[in-house]
This record gives sequence, C-alpha cells and structure tokens, in this order.
Amino acid sequence: RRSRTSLGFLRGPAPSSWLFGNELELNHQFEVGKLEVPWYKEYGAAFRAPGIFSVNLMLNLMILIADRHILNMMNRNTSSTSLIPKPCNISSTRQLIIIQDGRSSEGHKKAVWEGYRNTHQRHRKALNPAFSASQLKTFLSLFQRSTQRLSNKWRETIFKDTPKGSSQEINMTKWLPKVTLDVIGESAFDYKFGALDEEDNILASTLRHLFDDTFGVTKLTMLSRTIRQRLPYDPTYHNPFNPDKPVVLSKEDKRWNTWLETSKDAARDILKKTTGNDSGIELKVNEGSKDILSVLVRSNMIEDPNKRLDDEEVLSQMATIILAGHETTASTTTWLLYELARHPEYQVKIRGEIDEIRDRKSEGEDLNSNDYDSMVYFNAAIKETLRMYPIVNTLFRYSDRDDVIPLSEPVISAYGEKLTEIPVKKGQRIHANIFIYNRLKSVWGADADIWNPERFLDIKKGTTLGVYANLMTFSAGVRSCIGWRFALQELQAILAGLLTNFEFSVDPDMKVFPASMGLMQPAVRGREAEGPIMPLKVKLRN
Ligand code: HEM
Repeated sequence: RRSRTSLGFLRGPAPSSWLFGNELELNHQFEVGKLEVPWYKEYGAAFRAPGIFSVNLMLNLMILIADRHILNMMNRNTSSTSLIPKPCNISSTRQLIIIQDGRSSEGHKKAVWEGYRNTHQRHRKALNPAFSASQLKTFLSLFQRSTQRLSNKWRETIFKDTPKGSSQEINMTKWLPKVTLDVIGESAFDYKFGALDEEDNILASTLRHLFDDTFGVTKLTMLSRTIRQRLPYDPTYHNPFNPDKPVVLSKEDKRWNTWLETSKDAARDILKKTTGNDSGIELKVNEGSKDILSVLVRSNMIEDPNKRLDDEEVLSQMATIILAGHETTASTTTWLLYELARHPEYQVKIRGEIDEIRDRKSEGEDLNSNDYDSMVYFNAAIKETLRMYPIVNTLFRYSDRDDVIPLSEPVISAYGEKLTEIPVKKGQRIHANIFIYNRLKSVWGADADIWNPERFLDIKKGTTLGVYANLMTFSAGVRSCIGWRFALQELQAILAGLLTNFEFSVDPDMKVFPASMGLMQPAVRGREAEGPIMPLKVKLRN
C-alpha cells in the first residue's frame, strides 16, 4: 500500500474560495444535499473537500463519506473505533449536544481526547438506566395523555367554529414541539413547561431562536471558530483572566451561552422544587426510581470520582436532554405526518390497524407498547420516515489515530485506481452523510428517493447497522442516540393518537424541501424566510 500523507489521492470538488475552500458554501447550503448530492454522483460515496485554510495551509481537509463500512466503524465500541466526535467540534459551545459543557469541573482537560472519552463513558453509564426499555414503558400513558391534550386543544380552538367536514390549515412545526417539550419536562424531570397551554416560557422562546444563524454563518464567525478549534482551550469557556466570565466572541456564542444559562436556571429550578434547596443537589431520591432526574441526582451523590457527576455536569445533562429530547422527535413526527398527508392510502391502512386493536380493547383502555409494535404498516411508515428524513443529516467525526477506512463500494482515485480503503491520519475530519446514505440506490433500491413503507415489510429481522431498523438515523455504537427508544415510543403514541382523531392532507402545489436549520427541518419554497414550517390541512374525524 502506498504511504499517503495528504488526501491528494482522493477526488473531490475544486475549492470555491481560496481561504474557505468549500466549507463556507457547505455551511450556507440551505437545502440539505443540494451541493453534496451532485458531488456524490460524480465522485462516489467517498471523496474529499477542502475546508477553511485547506488550500493555503493544507489544514482541515474533509472527507465526505456515505459508505456502509464507515458507518459500521461507528457501530463499534469506544476502544476499537478510531472515529470519535472531536471535543471542539465546529463550535465548542455545541459540546453541550455531545453530552457535556466545557465549563464543568474537569475544565480544559476535556480537550484531551482520552479524557473526553472517559468523561463520555462516565456520563453514559450514569444515564443508561433511565433509558432502558422497561423504564420507558412507564412513560407511555404520559405520551398518550399529551397527544390527547393536543387533540383537545385543536378541537377547542382551531375547530371551534369549523363546519363539520371542513378542514383547517395547521402548522405542525408550531404545535408538535410544544407537545414534545411538555413530554420531556414531565417524563424526565417531573416538571411542567406548560408549552401547550401557551404559558410564557423563556426556555421555549430561547430554544426557538437557538439555531437562527448556526448555518449561513458570517465569514468572521467561521474564521474565529476554526482558530478557536486549534487553541489549546477555548476562550468561550476558559477566560485566562476571569474564569467566571467567558469571552463572548460572536452572536452565536452569545445565544448559546444564553441558552446554557437559561436551561441551567430551569434545571436549578427543577432541582429546587424537587429537593427543597437551591444550594446544591442534595436529594433523598427514592432508591429504586430510575427516572432521568433521579439517576442524575444519585450519580451526583456517589463518592467515587470515576462514577460521580458533579453539580455542573448534572445541570449540563439536564439542559442536553431538554434540547436533544424534544425538537428531534417533533421534527421527525412533522415529516411523518407530511408523508402521510401525501399518501392518504397509508392513513387508511394504518387507521385500519389501529381500529382493529381498539375493537378488541375494553372501554377506556388505550393501546400498549406491544400493540404499537405489532402494527405492520404503522411501523413501516415510521421506519421509512426515519430513512428519508434523518433529522441529524451529517455526523461529524475525527480520527483519533492513524487508521485505514475500508470501503464497501470502491471509488476511483485521482490517479484512476480503484480504491477499496482510505488511509487516514490522526485528526482527519470525516463527515458521515446519513442523508445521502439513506437514499443510496445501491442500498435501498431504484426507488430510494421515494417514500415507500413497503420496502420495510420484506426486510429480514436483525439489525446490522445502527440501533434501529438498520438505519443510522439514531447513529450507532457508543455515541448513538441514548433516547432512541423514548423517541420511537413517543412517535408511536403521537401518530396513533392523531390519526384516530384527524385526517391529514396537503396542498399539492406547496413545494416542501428539507432545510438545514439546526436539524433537518421542513421549509417551503417561496416562504423560506418563515423558517421551519409545515402547514397541513387537517380535518376532524367524527
Ligand atoms: C426522532 C428523534 C431523535 C433522533 C433522530 C435522534 C438522533 C440522534 C443522533 C443522530 C445522535 C448522535 C449524534 C452524533 O453522534 O453526533 C443523538 C444523540 C443523542 N440523543 Fe438523540 N435523537 C432523537 C431523540 C432523542 C430523545 C427523545 C432524547 C432524550 C430523551 C435524545 C437524547 C440524545 C442524547 C443525550 C444524545 C447524545 C448521546 C451521546 O453522545 O452519548 N435523543 N440523537
């Protein structure tokens, strides 16, 4: 094998800017896949693209990849995979999403990759019991009640004076996050956000603007992000002159810091209400309880530093779960209802499955999780939506050692050779593109671009990739979505509840497309300035 120190052997697009390579245009790409889909068609499922400073300083080259084998590498456990999210990934403020806040007690030590790994393992171990299948069953009635509250709200307000049989336009991106925010508050922390009741909620309004300019950042912000990633520690968190006052560099930092503060205030408030004290997190939690708040509080009380989560870490985790646990499920449900609105025949099939089960139930008895899992079309529609609309459409990884990435589908090198593997150096940036992978014709068939739940009816049992349905939508391995079972059951409960009460349709002339707005959110052609919207026509059943 030829020794390769640069990625010159890989093909890829020419840089569109001397300074920014292709990174700025990738960041400004509003429609998901608009740039990458043609690139994948030209170069295959693995190619390189220059990032900021790549052209002049040979730094920051990116490998963009949508190959089954690289996704398989993420399936592995921590010690054997070399591909990990880098602590200072994109913007360290967003470390929050990947489970911690840079300001917690370990401070800048976390920038050391091995330390980071251990921290992640410690957090994950502490939280795992709260996300077990048996624990989640206890939330089912909450999911169902919350969906019923949404249905009642629509009946009482939107349909109040609507003549029987007429439909109303309802924007799903306005309503569904309210349900999921209320659900995460109550299930995880026994806390009422009151989002469905339109109570003034600072957290909900901070969240609404959190991703405002995450994409389409200015050149200056991009430069500062890149430089900060290369500093030994990030001044946004570690001001050498005043440790209590972070250096705020951009509008983005400011917003994320506000979110952190607001969500931690909410977390403190939750703890105070639960514990009756606001000085620390001393709580006599019920020994056996495994809800998220209890497991976090208990891990705060452990003395062993290898297992303990300190106060700041507990607050960061609570903020992470509020963020990761609601908009994600709401967006996926939005896409699901959109596809069902376009395919009324599937609404009929699914309603038939639900009605058949309801007929067997006694008065007032709702569906249980076995009922949900037993419905064939119901689950196929969910899986197909997770395939077509992976709301986290790219996973950003770095190689923490020199390694070789095998490819399941060879690509042609810049020298015309067939490449079956790619040697990478420690520190190599890798963008695993789930959106493209989930639509590869070689994997999903000629109709990969079409929403067709039937494809999941024939698939043999047994997952080989990812945590659910052979999909990478919840990622894989030790970094996979800890909340996937939670999300799935919530999706099932919302879908069954809404289809029982309403029929959905959509204006056939409305052009909806997946847009990069924090998550992959729906946008409407000509109405892009409105942000994520999904106006569906909704009709009340009986
Ligand atoms: C349909 C809904 C959801 C989708 C598609 C989704 C997707 C994902 C993905 C792709 C990741 C990995 C990101 C990466 O590796 O860079 C992730 C991580 C995570 N998710 Fe979800 N998620 C969903 C719902 C939830 C829910 C409901 C919760 C909590 C209740 C949650 C909590 C988390 C947490 C804490 C992580 C970080 C895990 C870690 O780093 O170990 N997610 N999610």
